[in-house]
Amino acid sequence: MVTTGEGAHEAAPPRAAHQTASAGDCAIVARGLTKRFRGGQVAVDDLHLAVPRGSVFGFLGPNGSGKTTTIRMLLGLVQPTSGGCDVLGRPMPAGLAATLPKIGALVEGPAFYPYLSGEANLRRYDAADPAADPRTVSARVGAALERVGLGAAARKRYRAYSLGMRQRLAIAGALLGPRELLVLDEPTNGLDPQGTREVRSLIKDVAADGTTVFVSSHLLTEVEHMCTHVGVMRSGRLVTQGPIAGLRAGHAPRVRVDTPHVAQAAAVLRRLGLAEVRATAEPGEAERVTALLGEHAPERVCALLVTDGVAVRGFTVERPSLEEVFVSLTGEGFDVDA
Ligand SMILES: Nc1ncnc2c1ncn2[C@@H]1O[C@H](COP(=O)(O)OP(=O)(O)OP(=O)(O)O)[C@@H](O)[C@H]1O
Repeated sequence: MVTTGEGAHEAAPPRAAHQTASAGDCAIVARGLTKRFRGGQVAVDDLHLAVPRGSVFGFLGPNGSGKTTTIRMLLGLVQPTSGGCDVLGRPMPAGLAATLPKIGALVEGPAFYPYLSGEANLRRYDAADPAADPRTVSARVGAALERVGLGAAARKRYRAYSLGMRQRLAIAGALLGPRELLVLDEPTNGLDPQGTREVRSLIKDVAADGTTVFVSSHLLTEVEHMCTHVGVMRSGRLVTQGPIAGLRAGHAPRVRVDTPHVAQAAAVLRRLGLAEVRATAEPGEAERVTALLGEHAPERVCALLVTDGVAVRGFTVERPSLEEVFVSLTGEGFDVDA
């Protein structure tokens, strides 16, 4: 049921990533998905997306970059201007009726009654789904509440729920049945740190059961902590997509040597065959040499420097953070605070 109140490798081009993914292995495939609103605003521009089955796919981008519009198109809530998408192997929106029961989605929050319990709210919510069998509502609601860890608080009034509990109840609404795909649009927006932790942990649990999770966020750390894959949006366009590990691995580690003997250290590194050797010994600056580590064992590099008489004050292998990788890809940063 869709809940709505009225979400590679080094610089792999988005289109190439889509082309290499087999559609059968993907829960979501978008081909040239584009949305131009009346007035000419292009919210989503030629989006090619491949979301592998079983992944937790972080759909990352700053506010206004087109995440919600994309999610609405994927769920058949908004008609694309051009392009198309398959969700769980069926084209949308033509395959909506067959696909929707297998999708749990949270796009904006459902409105819950504050004076009703979590359980009573979910019963009302379930009743709004024409495909749900009323004879089995108790089992469905009970299972969903247990799934999100609200079994013990089922009879508590909604208004007494914490922010995290409220959001978990909203996710329970999306899990009122076995789902192959869970789509969450900014599920931790507005939550306190405790609520954020609860929701993240719930998402990991749902994914561990084999459900593909597509989750949008404007927070880099969120995606880094929860997701196996990421797609990065900027101004309506997909900048990159792929496995998070691959994205980071594509950006090579550098070795940094702090030493007063910069010229000698640089010579040793060059002799060893390290690439991009850069020495810094300007007055007032730290005296250091950096280079790409490549396939070299850092302990061997360090030992050879010392053997050669270089006074090594510090030796570090620096791997770029995900934020640095994204900045290098997009030319801008993201919010990193949760
Ligand atoms: N119904 C609409 N009519 C006109 N423009 C719209 C409409 N919906 C969204 N937009 C515009 O499209 C762009 C993308 O919006 P969208 O909500 O998809 O981005 P988002 O990444 O989800 O951002 P946020 O996290 O702030 O919701 C924005 O510039 C927004 O103002």
